[in-house]
Amino acid sequence: MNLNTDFPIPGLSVLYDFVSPEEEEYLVEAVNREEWSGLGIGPNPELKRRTQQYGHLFSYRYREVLEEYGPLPPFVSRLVTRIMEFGLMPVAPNHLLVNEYNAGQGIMPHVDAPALFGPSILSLSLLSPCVMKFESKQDSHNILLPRRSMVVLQQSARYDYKHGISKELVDYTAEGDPVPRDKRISLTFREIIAWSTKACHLNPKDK
Ligand SMILES: O=C(O)CCC(=O)C(=O)O
Ligand SMILES: [Fe+2]
Repeated sequence: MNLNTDFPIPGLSVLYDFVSPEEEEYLVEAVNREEWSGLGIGPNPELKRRTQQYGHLFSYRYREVLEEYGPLPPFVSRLVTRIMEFGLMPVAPNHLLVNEYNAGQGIMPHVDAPALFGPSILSLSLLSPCVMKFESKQDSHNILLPRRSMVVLQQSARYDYKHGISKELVDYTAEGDPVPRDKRISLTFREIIAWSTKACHLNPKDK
């Protein structure tokens, strides 16, 4: 594993080879064994990728915690241990979101609801690399997330920059090299910090 924090965005880290090829295969197989619930999908067509969520059910549309589902599934236990060993989150994640993107699908630029999720957002890329775009009022940066890497968003990367993935079939590195997209599955680990649904009634314009 190899940690890179050398980005022009404070609080952004990428851990390369966070999982081995064997662990990737195991995780993809485990995810595909589950029902793809589609829960939490909002009205925007950009969000119509396949999703699963574990730990808690929340609604993107109203940004409410709707229900507690219990602990995260056993297939991510080793990952959670590793996350805590590396000190990537202040407390263990209690929410896991699995997103599946076909090549050409993406996610609109957004900040994960600050009132709903804690200070560290982690996302593991499986099966395909992608470029994640970070945009603030001042600047924007394209960051390559290789297959099997874990991206960690904290501080400015978490709160001051929107992150998104554009709908491309091919991404380009900063050097201009093409990086074709394949089907990508991401595992996003977060801590839900809001227990009152009232606390999550935010201005819909801020996502
Ligand atoms: O797919 C990813 O890596 C990012 C997903 C994401 O930003 C989100 O679901 O909030
Ligand atoms: Fe996000």
